[in-house]
Amino acid sequence: MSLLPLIPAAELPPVLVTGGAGYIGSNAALALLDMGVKVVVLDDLSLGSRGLVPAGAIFVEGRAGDQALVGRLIAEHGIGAILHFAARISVAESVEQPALYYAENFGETLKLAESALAGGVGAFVMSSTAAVYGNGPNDPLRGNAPLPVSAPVAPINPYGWSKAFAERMLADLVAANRGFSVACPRYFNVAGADPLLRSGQASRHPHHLIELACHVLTGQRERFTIFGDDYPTRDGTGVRDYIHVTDLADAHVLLLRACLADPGQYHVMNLGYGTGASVTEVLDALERVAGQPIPRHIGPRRAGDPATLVAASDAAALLGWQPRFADLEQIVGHALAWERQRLSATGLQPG
Ligand SMILES: NC(=O)c1ccc[n+]([C@@H]2O[C@H](COP(=O)([O-])OP(=O)(O)OC[C@H]3O[C@@H](n4cnc5c(N)ncnc54)[C@H](O)[C@@H]3O)[C@@H](O)[C@H]2O)c1
Ligand SMILES: O=c1ccn([C@@H]2O[C@H](COP(=O)(O)OP(=O)(O)O[C@H]3O[C@H](CO)[C@@H](O)[C@H](O)[C@H]3O)[C@@H](O)[C@H]2O)c(=O)[nH]1
Repeated sequence: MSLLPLIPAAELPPVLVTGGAGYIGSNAALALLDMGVKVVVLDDLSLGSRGLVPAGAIFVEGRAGDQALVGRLIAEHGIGAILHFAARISVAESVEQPALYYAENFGETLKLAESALAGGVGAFVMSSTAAVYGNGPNDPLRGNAPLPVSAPVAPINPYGWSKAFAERMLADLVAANRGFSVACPRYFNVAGADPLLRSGQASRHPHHLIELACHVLTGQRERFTIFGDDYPTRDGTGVRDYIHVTDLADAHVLLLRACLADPGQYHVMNLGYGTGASVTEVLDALERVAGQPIPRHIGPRRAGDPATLVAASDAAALLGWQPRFADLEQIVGHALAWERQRLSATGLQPG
C-alpha cells in the first residue's frame, strides 16, 4: 500500500458541506475554514442546529437533494468539492421507517451526486459507516479481530444498507464518468468535540454512549445503563473503536486532496484507530477526567449490538493521516467540556 498523491492544501477549491449544521459536518467545516478554505454549508436543519454552523461558513438552509438549489450553489460559489454528511443516522428509526432511510441516505445522495456531475465538481466524499459490516467479525471462526476494509459488506439493518447501496451507486458513477473522484470513508464510533469547543455533539435524541454518560455527569440523567455485561470481550461489555471528531475531520481534508489529485478514482476505507475501548473503560476514563462517579447499572443487551467493532484502518498508510487526539481520556474530556459549555450557554439547568 503506498501513499495516494495529494494536491497542495493551498489549492483546495471552495467546498460544499452538506449536513454542516450537524455534529461531524460542523467539525469538518471548521477544519477547512481553519485552513482558509471557503465553505458553503447546506443543511435543512431537520436534525442539526443553526448554532453549530461555524461562523466563517456561508449557510444555506435547504436539502442536499434539491438539484436546482445545489446547481445554483455550485455555480455561484465555484464549488470544486463536496463533503456529504447529511443523512439520518438512527439504526432503530431505520428499522421502523426503512423507506425514509432509503429516500434520505440513498435517494438524496444520488440526486446530490448528479448535481455534482452536472456542475463539474471533481471530488465527492460521502460519510459511510461501520454499520455496513453488520455483525462484523463476531463469528466463531474470525473472533473479534479488527475489521479490514475488505471484510464482507453485510449490513443487518436498513441504515447500514442505505449507506452500502449509496457506496455502490457512487462507485458505479465514478466508473461511468471521467474526472469524478469519490471517497466513502467508513467511520467507526465518532466521539469528542472540537478542542477549542467551537462545536460538538448536541443530539435531539441522544443515544450514544459518551453523550449519555456526559448527561449523567452534568445532572441531566440520573444514571447510566450498560447494555449487557456478558459479551465475549475482556470485561463483558461491548468494545468499540472511538475516533476523535477532529481527527476524522483532518482525514476528510486529506480525502478531498486525494480525490482532486487523481480524477476517476473510487476510495473506500475505514476510519478508526484500530484499538477498542469497552463500555466500562469509557465510563472509567470519564470518571477520571471528571473526578466524579458515574452511577451505573447493568441492563439487558440492546438488540442488534455486536460485541466488538474495531477498524483495521488503512487511512494512515494511504493518506499520511496522523491522528492527534487518539487518547481516550482526551476524547471523553473534550466531550465533557463541550457538554458543560453547551449547558451553560443554553441556560439549561442540570437536574
Ligand atoms: N455519529 C457517528 O458516530 C457516525 C458514525 C458513522 C457514520 N456517521 C455518518 O456521519 C454523517 C454525519 O453524522 P452526524 O453524527 O454528524 O449526524 P447529525 O444528525 O449531527 O448531522 C446530520 C445533519 O444533516 C442534516 N440533514 C439531514 N438530512 C438532510 C438533507 N436531506 N438535506 C440537508 N441536510 C440534511 C441534519 O439537519 C443534520 O444537521 C452521517 O452521514 C452519518 O451516517 C456518523
Ligand atoms: O446507553 C448506552 C448506550 C450505549 N451503550 C453501549 O455503548 C457502545 C457504543 O454504543 P453507541 O454509542 O450507541 O454507538 P454504536 O451503537 O456502536 O453505533 C455508532 O457507531 C456505528 C459505527 O460503529 C455507527 O454506524 C452508528 O451510527 C453510531 O451510532 C455499545 O456497546 C452499546 O451497547 C450502553 O451500554 N449504554
